[in-house]
Amino acid sequence: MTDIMEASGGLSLTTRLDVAAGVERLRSNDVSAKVLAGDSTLWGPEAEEEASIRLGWTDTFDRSIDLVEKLSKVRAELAEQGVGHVVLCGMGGSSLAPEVISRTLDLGLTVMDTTDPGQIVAEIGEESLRRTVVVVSSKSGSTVETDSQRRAFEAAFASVGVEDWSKRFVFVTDPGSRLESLAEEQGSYLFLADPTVGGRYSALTAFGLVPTALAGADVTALIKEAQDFRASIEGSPDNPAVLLGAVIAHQPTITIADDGTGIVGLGDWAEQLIAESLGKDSKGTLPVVLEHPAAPGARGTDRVYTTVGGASDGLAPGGSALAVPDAAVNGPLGAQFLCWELATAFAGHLLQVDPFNQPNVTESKENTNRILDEGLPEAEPTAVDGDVEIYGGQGSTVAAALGQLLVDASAPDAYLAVMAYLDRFDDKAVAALRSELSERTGAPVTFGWGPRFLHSTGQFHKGGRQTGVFLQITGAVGEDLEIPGKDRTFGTLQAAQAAGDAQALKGRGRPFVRLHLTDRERGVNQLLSAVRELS
Ligand SMILES: O=P(O)(O)OC[C@H]1O[C@](O)(CO)[C@@H](O)[C@@H]1O
Repeated sequence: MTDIMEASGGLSLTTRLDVAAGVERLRSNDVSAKVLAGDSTLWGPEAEEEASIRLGWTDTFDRSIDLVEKLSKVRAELAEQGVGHVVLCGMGGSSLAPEVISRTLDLGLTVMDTTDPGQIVAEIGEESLRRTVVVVSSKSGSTVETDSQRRAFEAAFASVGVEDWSKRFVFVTDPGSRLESLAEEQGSYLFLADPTVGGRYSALTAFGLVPTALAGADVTALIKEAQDFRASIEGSPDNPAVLLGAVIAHQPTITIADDGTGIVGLGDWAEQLIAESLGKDSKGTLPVVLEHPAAPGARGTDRVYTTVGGASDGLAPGGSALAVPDAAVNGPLGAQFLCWELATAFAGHLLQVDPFNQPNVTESKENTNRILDEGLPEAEPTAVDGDVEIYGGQGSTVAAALGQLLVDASAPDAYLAVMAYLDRFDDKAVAALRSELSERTGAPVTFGWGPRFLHSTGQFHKGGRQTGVFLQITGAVGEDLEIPGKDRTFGTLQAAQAAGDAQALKGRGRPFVRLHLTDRERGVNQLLSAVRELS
């Protein structure tokens, strides 16, 4: 076993893995220098066209510094009106980086990356609405969740009598998008993002920086951390990003935990980066976000166990040799973003996949649109057990349905994905299913909130290795909410998204069960009790 430790720009990577072969391939092809120089030929001929317009993230932070002055001005204008509570509407790459930044820096930023009616009703009904500014972030300007959230906030501002509500919106989008024209029409604040950077590589562009600066982050410091890291690896074919690229491509699965030394929630952001970038052409590395370093499922012969932290010495705190991860990435957040982005692009070279497209995300979106046009499919439950309706699978009780999924997940190379279309705050207890199921199987187990995961592991489920076993959880809607200007409610949209993805997954012949909670709280408790009864 090889011990390698490299440190530069305040970021270090410690690994006990023997990844010398991957490192050597990256080094001999001079991949690090070529990516930093904007070479688009590294991922095969089919990827070249997209790559040629998508490599701006390697130095976009140098240009992002121009945003800082305008951001201070807008923040001051809002503060003058007593507006300081920041809500972010956006999905995937447009919301995950701001969430890590705000969690790490402990900022008061609320991220709305959902279509769950209860979660949206709770936010728009808040007393704080009168002091709220809503950042609407969408590169394309057309993402249905983001557009629907924007409409809900617009109506909510009007209903509580916020005059000049257009100035309560800050739009972040690419030049030429529908959102840009809307900002101009209604006179909202507008920040144009760098169009040469794709969503999941956009942490250090306007997408990552606008909402967090408005919430009080020192974004200049983040930019500087990325600049220092880049300067330290330039001209060095051996660097932490090269090593991390080889680590990511080393096994079919990578598990990621915060090590507790200062960076909070980077795993959720890295999950999207890795899953959407690499999970295609039946290849890729499956990311599994762990609740903490000791969470079940961290280790296995099929996976690499990584920790992420802010400590500068590159060592996760405490414990025996057993607690030492396969790889530890430690250092400041700005450097972490750039290091993981580079490493993912390098892993794409090793796996020969295009790290800049997401070909299979569209399929579920198209199914959803068709369902919205035609109406939700009528379905009778296969069985009803207490507060849970069971659709599909072979079991007539919740315990039997879950037990069967665990049997299916014991097939070679299989993994189990739990996908919950629920309120990630009010129904958060359901997330414990991941660790409970993980304790009962040797297979990797992931957990995602729908529809958020559709912009992350959703790509891997449909485009990566076809060995997934799928548990979808939906729930009864209490108070539903019309989407203003659309002939539908959030509840209908959420149900159509779940049904659309179900069609895409079942169409691939993968094991799939939907459990519908007719009472959310009791249903969640029932699921957890049922899984705990399984041996
Ligand atoms: O910023 P947009 O265009 O709203 O897209 C949101 C997310 O949806 C995806 O395009 C596809 O899932 C992600 O890659 C992206 O980050």
